Amino acid sequence: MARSDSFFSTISAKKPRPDGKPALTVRERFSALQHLPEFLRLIWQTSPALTLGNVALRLLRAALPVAMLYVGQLILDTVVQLSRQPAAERALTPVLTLVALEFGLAILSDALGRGVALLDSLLGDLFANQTSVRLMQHAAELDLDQFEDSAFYDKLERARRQTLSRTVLMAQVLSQAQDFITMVFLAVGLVAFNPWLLLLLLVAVVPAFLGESHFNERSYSLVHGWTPERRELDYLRQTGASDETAKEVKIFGLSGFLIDRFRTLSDEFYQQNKSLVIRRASWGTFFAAVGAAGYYAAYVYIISQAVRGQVSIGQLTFLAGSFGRMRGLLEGILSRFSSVAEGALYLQDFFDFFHLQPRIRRNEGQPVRPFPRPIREGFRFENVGFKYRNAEKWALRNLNFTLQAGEKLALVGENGAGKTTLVKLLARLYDPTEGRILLDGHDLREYDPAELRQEIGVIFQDFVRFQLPAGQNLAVGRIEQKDNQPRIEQAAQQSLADSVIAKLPQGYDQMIGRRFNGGVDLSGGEWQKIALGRAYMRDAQLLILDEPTAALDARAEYEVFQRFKDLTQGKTAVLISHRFSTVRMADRILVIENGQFVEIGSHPELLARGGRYAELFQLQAAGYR
Ligand SMILES: Nc1ncnc2c1ncn2[C@@H]1O[C@H](COP(=O)(O)OP(=O)(O)OP(=O)(O)O)[C@@H](O)[C@H]1O
Repeated sequence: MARSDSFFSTISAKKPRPDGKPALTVRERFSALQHLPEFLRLIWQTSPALTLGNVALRLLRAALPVAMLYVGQLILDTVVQLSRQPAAERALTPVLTLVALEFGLAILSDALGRGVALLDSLLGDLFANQTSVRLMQHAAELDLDQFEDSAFYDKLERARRQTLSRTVLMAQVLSQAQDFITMVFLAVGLVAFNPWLLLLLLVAVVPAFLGESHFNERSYSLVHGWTPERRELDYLRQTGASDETAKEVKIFGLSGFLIDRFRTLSDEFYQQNKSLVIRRASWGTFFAAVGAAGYYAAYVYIISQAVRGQVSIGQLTFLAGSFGRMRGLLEGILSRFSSVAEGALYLQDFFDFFHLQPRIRRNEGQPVRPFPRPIREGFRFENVGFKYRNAEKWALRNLNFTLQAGEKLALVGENGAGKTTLVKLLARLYDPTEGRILLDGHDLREYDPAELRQEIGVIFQDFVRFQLPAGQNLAVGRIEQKDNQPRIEQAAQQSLADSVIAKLPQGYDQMIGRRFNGGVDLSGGEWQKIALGRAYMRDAQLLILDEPTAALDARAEYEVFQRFKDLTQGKTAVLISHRFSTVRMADRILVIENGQFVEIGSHPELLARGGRYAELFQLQAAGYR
C-alpha cells in the first residue's frame, strides 16, 4: 500500500476532499452532532405516540441481556450444586423453574425486538413522508433565482436524498441509547468482579472506533464531493430513457454519447469508492483481530480465576458472557457512533436546505400595502436594471416607461432582448438589481408578493405541460376552482381549447401527456390552447401572454388575440409575440434591444416615426410579399 494511501497518513494529514475542500477535522465531525436535538424534535413531532412507544420498548429490552445472563449463572450454579448432592436428593424443579424463566425472557426479548422494529419502520415511513412534504413546501417558498443556482440544486439534491436515509439515522440514535443502557447494566457486574477488565475492553475496541470514524468521514467526503456528478448521472440516466427526450435521442443518435458519458462518470466514482471500501475492509479485519485478542485475554483471566476456585462455574459463564456481550455492544456503539456522526454531517446539508430563505417575501413586521383594486395608474418602471445571478451582462438596463392601467402593451425585440425578463420582474419572480417598479406610485416590494401574484396571470412561452386530465390542466390557472366545471368550460371556450377537448375520447377527464396510463398527447398548438385557458381561469387584473401562441397557426393566433382583446376589456395586459400582425392590435408597442428601451408608441405612430419598429415591421411584411 502506498504511503500516501495508508490509514495513518490519511488520519494524520489533512487530505483534500475530492471537491477540493480539506478533509473534515474531528471537531467538525463532532460539531455536526449538534443537529441531533433538532432532528430528534422533528421525529417527536412526526408522532409523539410512536416515539414514546418506541423508547419504552427499547428501555425494557435494554435490561433483558443482563437478566438472561444472570439467570444463566443461576442455572449452572444450581446444576453444579445438585450434581454434588447424593443422587436421591437431586430435585430438578428449581433448575426447571430457572430454565422456564430464561425461556420466558428469551421470548420477551424477541417480542420486544420485533415491536421495536415495527415501531421503527412505522415511524420511519411517517418521518420520510412528512419530510418530503416539508421539502416540497419549502422549495415552493424559495425564489426562482435560487433555483437557477447550481449550488442550490446540490443542496436540494442532498436534502432530497436525506429523506429516506434519515430514518436509518433515527433508528441508529435510538439503538445507541438502548445499547448504552444495556452496557451500563452489564458493566456493573463486570466492575464488581474486576474493574481492570473494563479498561482492557476499551483498549481492545477503541482502535476499531477510530478506524471506523476515519473511513466514515472519507466516504462522506467522497459522496459530498460527488454531488454535482451524481446529479449529472441522474440527468444522463433520465435523458437516455424518457418520453420527453426519446424523440431527439433517436433522431440524433445520441444514446452512445450519453451512455459513454454515464459510463465514464460512474466508472470514476466506482474506482474511487472501490479503493476506499477495500482499505476500509482491510483495516476493519485488523481491528477486529485486536478486539478478539482483548476478549480472549479477559477470557483466559476469568478461567484462571475459576480454576483457582475464586469464581463459580456460573459466575465464569456470567462474566465471560458479560465481557463478550459488552465487547460486541461497545464495538456496536462506537462504530454506530461514527455512522451517527456521519449521519449528522448529512443532517447539516438537510438543515442547510431548510434554512435557506427566500428574499422575495412579505416583509415581516412591516405593514403590507393592500393591492389596489382596481389598479388606477399602472406600473411605472424607473431606471430599472436587472442582471441574472452569476451573469456578466445586464439583461435589462435603464428602463423607463409606464404600463398604464387598462392598456394592452406589446413587447417587441429580437431573441434575448429581455422581454421575458421584463415580465418576470413585473410578476416579482425577481426583483430589479437597480431602479424600481412602482404600482400606483408605490414600490412593488411594499405589496404582499402572494397577493401580487394572485392579481397577475402569466402564461409563459415554456408553460408546463402538466400530466393531468384536460380539465385540471386548465384549472391550474386557478387551482381552487378545479371542481368548478362551468368555469373550466368557459375558460376552454375563451382560449379555443374547447374544440381540442371535444376531440378527446374522455373529454375534460382525459389524461393528457404520455407519462401515465391512458394518456393522450397533444400537438404543440393544442397544448398552447390549453395553457392559454389557464389565463382565463384567473380573475387577474394584469394578464401577460409571453409568446404562448408561437405554435398556433396564423388564423388561430389572430383569433386568440382578437378574443383576448375583447375578453380583457378594462384589464391591463402585456403581450409578447414575434408576429407583427398580432402586435399591431396592441394599444402601444414597446421596442427593446439588448435590454435597453428603444421606442414606445402605437402601431401607426411607430410606423410614422420610421424607427426600429418600422424597420422590423417592413422586414417581416416583405417576407409575405
Ligand atoms: N435564467 C437566466 N439566467 C441567466 N441569464 C438569463 C436567464 N434567462 C435569460 N437570460 C439572459 O437574459 C437575456 C434576456 O433574456 P430574455 O429571456 O428576457 O429574452 P427574450 O427577449 O424574452 O428572448 P426570446 O425572444 O428569445 O424569448 C438573454 O441574454 C438571456 O441569455
